[in-house]
Parts: sequence; structure tokens; C-alpha cells
Amino acid sequence: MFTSKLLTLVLVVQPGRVLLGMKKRGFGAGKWNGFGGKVEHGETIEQAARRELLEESGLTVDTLDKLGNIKFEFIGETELLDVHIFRADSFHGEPTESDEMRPQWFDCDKIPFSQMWADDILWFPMMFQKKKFLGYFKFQGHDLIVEHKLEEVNEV
Ligand SMILES: CCc1c(NC)nc(N)nc1N1CCCCC1
Repeated sequence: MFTSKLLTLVLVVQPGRVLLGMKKRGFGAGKWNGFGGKVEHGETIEQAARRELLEESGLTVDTLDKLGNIKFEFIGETELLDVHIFRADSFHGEPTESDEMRPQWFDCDKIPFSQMWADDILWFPMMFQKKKFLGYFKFQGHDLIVEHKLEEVNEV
């Protein structure tokens, strides 16, 4: 029986480049990723995405496009991680290092997938094409995908 934990992930995209953050501590430390985290009681998923983006990068956004939802199982753990993925194409502010994240722009053809979660290389192309997607990934440890499903959908 799995419980699930709601999480958010925001990718800020500009023509030819994407903003990623180096996670400095905690879950996923040492990996580049979008900005996100837990959905707290009393906030919507989108409110949580905006809050985490501001806390971790110093940026606010007008429009968040909901593009994906991926559920992650880690073998041996009973909690599914239910990640809601958003894209923003414009923002306000300057990317600023936080306790959690060190932001850096990457050209879209130079994304450091070897230093990111192993699923990213599979769904980033859909995110860049603004395709909506649903996914499920089963991990053994933090680096090995033993099973996955990923499909384009009309509604997330
Ligand atoms: C669920 C773990 C995860 C993951 N795969 C395993 N891949 C990416 N890109 N982000 C992840 N999150 C994003 C939300 C905050 C936690 C880490």
C-alpha cells in the first residue's frame, strides 16, 4: 500500500537556454534540477510551485504552464513521489543562490544530464516541445531506472 507525497518542479526556459539549480543539501544533493519541493497543507500545487521557485531561485513568474506529472517509486520505500512539473517562459527578478540551490543557465544542447536524475533525459525533450506528459518511474537506489512508462497526453 503506497501513500504519496505531492511535490513540484519548475523549469524556467528562455530561447535556447534553461535555468537549473545545483541542489546543495538534502534529497538529490549534488544534482542539477529544476526548482521545487513539497506541497504544504493549505496551498495548491501551483501555489507551492511558485513558493518553492521563489525560495530556491529568487524568481517570480506570471504564468506557469502545467506540462507533466510523474510518479516515482523507489524500491523498498512505501511512499510514491508525485511530482507536478511546470514550465515558465518568462520571469521577474535575478536568479539568486539560496541555501538549497545554486542557479545556472544552461544552453539547451549542453544540459548536464549525467549530473541530473536519470529520468530527466527522457522527459526534457517533451518539456522543451511543450508537450503534456504522464510518467511513472521505478528506481532501484537513486541512479537505476528498472521500469518506466512515459506518454504524451492531452490533459495533465
Ligand atoms: C522525485 C525525484 C525527482 C526525480 N527523479 C527521481 N527527477 C527529477 N527531475 N526531480 C525529482 N524531484 C523533483 C521534486 C523535488 C524532489 C526531486
